[in-house]
Amino acid sequence: MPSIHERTYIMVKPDGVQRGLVGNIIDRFEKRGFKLIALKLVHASPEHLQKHYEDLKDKPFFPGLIKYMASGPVVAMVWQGLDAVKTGRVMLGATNPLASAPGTIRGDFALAVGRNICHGSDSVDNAEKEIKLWFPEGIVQYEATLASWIFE
Ligand SMILES: Nc1ncnc2c1ncn2[C@@H]1O[C@H](COP(=O)(O)OP(=O)(O)OP(=O)(O)O)[C@@H](O)[C@H]1O
Repeated sequence: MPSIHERTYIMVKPDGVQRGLVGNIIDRFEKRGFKLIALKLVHASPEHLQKHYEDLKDKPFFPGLIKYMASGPVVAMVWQGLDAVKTGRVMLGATNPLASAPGTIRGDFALAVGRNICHGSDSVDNAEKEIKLWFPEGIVQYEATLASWIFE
């Protein structure tokens, strides 16, 4: 049974920031009913990004991925709500935008796997790891007054 308290780490990558897609991406998560519990604009160092993507360090595209992710600021966010990790990934679309359905973020805005606009955690465990990595200062606690209109 998915939890309404599940949290996911969502990040607008440098291409999404440069292309002015931050507002649209936030809007989709807000309108879907997720609660924003952390948000910041950060120009991450290659070392920090290597930690974020450490599972991919042996992939041939790893150096290019780190260069792309360090090329400008990203918007780091934590969203909370029912089945946030899986639903967040569905909203992002497939890793390769050419395989992403229209209506998803990548399916609406991207064409190339190396410029795919956004990141979303792929498991609850990884979400918690990524939240610690990007928000060591912790997240904001507050009551979302709309909750009873979104959840039974
Ligand atoms: N073949 C590739 N060529 C170039 N970049 C790639 C390739 N495969 C993956 N990437 C980049 O590495 C990122 C991480 O790949 P991963 O396989 O973890 O996909 P993902 O979990 O959908 O993406 P993300 O972790 O960014 O949400 C991709 O989002 C993409 O930016």
